[in-house]
Amino acid sequence: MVLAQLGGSISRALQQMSNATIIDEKVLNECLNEITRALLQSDVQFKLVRDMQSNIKKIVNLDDLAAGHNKRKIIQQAIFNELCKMLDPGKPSFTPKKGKTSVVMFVGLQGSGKTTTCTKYAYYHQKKGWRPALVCADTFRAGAFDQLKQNATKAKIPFYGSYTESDPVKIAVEGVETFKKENCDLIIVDTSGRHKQEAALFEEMRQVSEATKPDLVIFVMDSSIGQAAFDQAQAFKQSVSVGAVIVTKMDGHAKGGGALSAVAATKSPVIFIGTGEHMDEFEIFDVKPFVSRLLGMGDWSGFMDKIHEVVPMDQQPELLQKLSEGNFTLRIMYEQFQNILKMGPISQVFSMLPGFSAELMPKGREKESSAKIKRYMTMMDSMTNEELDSTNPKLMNESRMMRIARGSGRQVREVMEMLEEYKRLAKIWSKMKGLKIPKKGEMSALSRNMNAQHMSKVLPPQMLKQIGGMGGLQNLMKQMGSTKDMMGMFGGGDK
Ligand SMILES: Nc1nc2c(ncn2[C@@H]2O[C@H](COP(=O)(O)OP(=O)(O)OP(=O)(O)O)[C@@H](O)[C@H]2O)c(=O)[nH]1
Repeated sequence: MVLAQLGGSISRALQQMSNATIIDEKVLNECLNEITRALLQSDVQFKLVRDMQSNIKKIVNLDDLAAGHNKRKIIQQAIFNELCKMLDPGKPSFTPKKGKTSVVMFVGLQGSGKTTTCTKYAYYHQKKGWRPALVCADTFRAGAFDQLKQNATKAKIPFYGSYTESDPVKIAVEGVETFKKENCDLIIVDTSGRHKQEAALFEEMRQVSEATKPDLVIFVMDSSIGQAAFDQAQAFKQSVSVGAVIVTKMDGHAKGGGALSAVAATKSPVIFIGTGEHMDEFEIFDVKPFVSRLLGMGDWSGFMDKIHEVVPMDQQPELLQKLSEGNFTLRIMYEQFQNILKMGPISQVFSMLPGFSAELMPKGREKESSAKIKRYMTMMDSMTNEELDSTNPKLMNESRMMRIARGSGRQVREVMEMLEEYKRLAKIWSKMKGLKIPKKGEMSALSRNMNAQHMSKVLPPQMLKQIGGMGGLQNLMKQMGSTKDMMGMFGGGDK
């Protein structure tokens, strides 16, 4: 992910500046030049980068800073603010309201990921209790309707389209009317992809917009579009009133900087980013946490939200209690696996931690480990309650293993491998035995009872190495202020 590299380059430039004994004009210039280079390499438009550089210079007047001022902090803050300013047009986009009908039209270049993103957007809202519906007004690309239909069916979202009608305006209007009658509160209109050179297609897009009167037009942009982003985004904005941007394929090798340019061109905020081909690989976009992550400063609140999303706080002490008694059972392992899968891509969660980046967890390996977790869970589904709740390692004899293998359609070898994994985790968790457990609602007390020593025992060795050993861990814990959520994170998501 090249955007992570941009973050890395900026962080390094700031670090180098921090290492200098005195921060003078020369050191500041070197740092800014380094950041400028990184932004240009990431395809951010030249003019934006130049403006940012001169703004920072205006804010950070080294001569004016009285002695004793923390210049590094001021410079870092100025860079942070400027990057936020680039990504924040200053006014929020129209936000649909649950229960009240809104029409949202998606536009963008060919292949930018509109159809996929329409479904992700619908699915995201459906999970939150909305009644979304999809309308396929793409009569240009053969197969577009089938694609939308397939996606919508998978997500159980109602859809509208036609194999025979060639007028996108007619389909769009009919679709919107149909779903209005059905009381859908989020009607999403997918349009065909087009380029700024294709005047006729732009006119058609304008007509669809005029006929359906969308409350919000979302410009979908592939993050690999590069320097062309500004001009293309501007062309769309001139034809229809683009109100928000979604940047797709942020998981790929794209440079991602075009997103900054698209915001500038459309004067509209990025509201979501696409991070994969799957339906749930879709993240809400917030400027400050994003820039924070980019600069390696972490997104503490996002991380906490993610943890709280999957592990209700009041369940945590209960589990800790069991663990402190040394009762790590297969059922606990099963529940942990469920939480890991619910948490979504580990690399995503990882990049929210201060000092971490998504680069640490290659995507390929992540998919592999989810598949493994799912395989283990299938085998555990064939276990009896006695087996799941036992703490006696001798219980799992050969005949039980053979039965589980048969029941789950796996090999005995795989059952043995899963039990080995269980033993490994049980051993790790046995080190937590005797840990003083806070009462319900007193989670903060846990951080006082935990120290880096405890943590280092729980972390997988490879991860401990990545953090920078005991020293790195102590620093990280200091930055995080509390360890309770880290336990959940590294121990498997549920403590
Ligand atoms: N890796 C990755 N692939 C994505 C993402 N979003 C979309 N894609 C893929 O991009 C390709 C194009 O997506 P579509 O949704 O068909 O694009 P479209 O803009 O509707 O295409 P047109 O209708 O031809 O304009 C598909 O293979 C998608 O799976 C993303 O966030 N990450």
